[in-house]
Amino acid sequence: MSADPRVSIHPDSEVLMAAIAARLITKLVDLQDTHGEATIVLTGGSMGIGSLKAVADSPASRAVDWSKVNFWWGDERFVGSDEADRNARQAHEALLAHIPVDPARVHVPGSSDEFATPEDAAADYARQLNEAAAAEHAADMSDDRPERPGNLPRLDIVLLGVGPDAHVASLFPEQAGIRETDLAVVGVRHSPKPPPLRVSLTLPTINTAAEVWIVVAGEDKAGAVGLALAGANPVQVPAAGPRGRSKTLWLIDANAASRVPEQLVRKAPSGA
Ligand SMILES: O=C1O[C@H](COP(=O)(O)O)[C@@H](O)[C@H](O)[C@H]1O
Repeated sequence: MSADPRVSIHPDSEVLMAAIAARLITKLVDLQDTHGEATIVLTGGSMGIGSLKAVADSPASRAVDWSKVNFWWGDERFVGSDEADRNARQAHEALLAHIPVDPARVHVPGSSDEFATPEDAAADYARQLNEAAAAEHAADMSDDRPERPGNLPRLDIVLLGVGPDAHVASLFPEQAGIRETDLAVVGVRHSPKPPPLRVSLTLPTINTAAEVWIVVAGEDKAGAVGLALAGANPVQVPAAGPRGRSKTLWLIDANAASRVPEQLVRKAPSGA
């Protein structure tokens, strides 16, 4: 069963990034208290990377055992591994370089240095996900976290940014990636936002996550956010598609919220 979206609106992007960081740290600590480890899927983009920087800047981040966090990416740019465009490089600079991660738990999609095509890198990433799922099943058959398909590992939290065109991960409106239902990971060509070649988890893969957090700031995203929350078709508005199994949380700033349907906005109690 997937969860209806909940929307939490913060005054501006600075407050939003701090709030996302605080939620993330708390969630990771809770998951580790209960299960010993946690798995997060990172996103690129302004809010995704800004929030990681806010995590790094928070003294509370030391409450997380970062050596027991598994990192995956929702999408990656298919360019050289050292290119500034790489989501993983930006995440490394913002957070991973400042915390004691276990390199064996950091799963970055392949680059154009390693693979000839984005489709090859996507197939390799799907294989890595399969391997992680098999290792999880072998380690603990009694896991009580939300049900997941056999060929994917448990994904506790998927973070997603949203582009002004309503893309999430590297799933763009009307393109093949957003229509994909068989593959876990796709190679993307002709991304309208540079660089054109990318690798992306598909919507069915994203929607195996226990929780999906969609993080968005800025007036230029208000139309996309409004359409997504009004229940548009994900083929035209990819941001309408992601749904966590137990939670779908939109964490947005006031500018991005200006076209959110009235009934989804939580109002402060009158007289408060
Ligand atoms: O290209 C990408 O864009 C989106 C949104 O980025 P933003 O800078 O407009 O916030 C991001 O979520 C995705 O991971 C990234 O590859």
